[in-house]
Amino acid sequence: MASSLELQAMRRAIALSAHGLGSTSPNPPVGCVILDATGQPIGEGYHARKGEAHAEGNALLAAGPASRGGTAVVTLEPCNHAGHTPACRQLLIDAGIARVVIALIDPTSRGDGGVNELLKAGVSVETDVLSEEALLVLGPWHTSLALSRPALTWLYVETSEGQAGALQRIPSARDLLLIADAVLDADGRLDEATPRSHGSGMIRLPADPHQLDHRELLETLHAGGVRHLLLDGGTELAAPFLTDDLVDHVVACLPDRGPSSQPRLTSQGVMMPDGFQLTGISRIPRYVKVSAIRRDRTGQDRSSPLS
Ligand SMILES: Nc1nc(O)c(N)c(N[C@@H]2O[C@H](COP(=O)(O)O)[C@@H](O)[C@H]2O)n1
Repeated sequence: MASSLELQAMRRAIALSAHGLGSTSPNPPVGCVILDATGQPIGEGYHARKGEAHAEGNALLAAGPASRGGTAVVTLEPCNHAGHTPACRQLLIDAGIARVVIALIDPTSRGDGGVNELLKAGVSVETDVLSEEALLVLGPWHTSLALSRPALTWLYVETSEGQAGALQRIPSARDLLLIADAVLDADGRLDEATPRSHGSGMIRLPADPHQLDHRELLETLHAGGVRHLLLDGGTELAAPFLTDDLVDHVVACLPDRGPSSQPRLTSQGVMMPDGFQLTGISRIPRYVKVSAIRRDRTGQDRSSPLS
């Protein structure tokens, strides 16, 4: 059973992994903490971008030789393939790590996953440690793999005319750009959510998204490495995606109209489409921000990290 120091380290690894949101795709955002043989944290790291070191490599680099006999606490199963970087399980074995604590098994493990190789090398392994909490960050990547399309967040602001894109109207709504890979607005503009965050060539966006229907667009984006798409616009933008049950999260910004006012009714109902459950509510200047998740997707993707 994971010790209390290991659980603390896992929660820190989960938090660190969120530094990779919006830049690691098509790779997952992963965090890792190395504990020495006495259980003290001596190194930590996260995966920042495809083509760069994985979380385990970064954490081992920071920990140095004191990692011998220690524990690696990592949010995703160490990889078992040498790709852009050496196999993480081998880095851990070579560093003399005695125990590996893992939140989630990698659904893309090639052949035998890293766990089997670690066990064969005599490393003690524990899996499924705080896996639900790890999905706070890995959720959209996980959903995208399971559904072969980007996870989809629909962001809107309620206006006197109905619903509209929020990014141009509400400065703090722009925080959502930090966790998405790409953003589509009501005029059909499709951009990398944070320009150049993924590194050159790591995600590819279609030059003319107008030519594609909504399903083709999602397929093309997924093939191009996009794992989380933000839709910024009113019901007209979201309608085809909602009709085909392709929206995973909704973030609605409701203006303060004073303590007594008439609700705005839209084709989607009063606020959230059917089938969504609230996951977070926060106050931002002049608005309340309401986050919701598609109910049957809670197993894979519990909520958006900024909900
Ligand atoms: N355990 C682990 N830590 C990380 O930091 C990671 N980025 C991954 N990713 C896994 O490896 C695949 C990407 O490999 P390359 O970087 O392209 O060589 C990715 O699909 C995950 O399976 N795992």
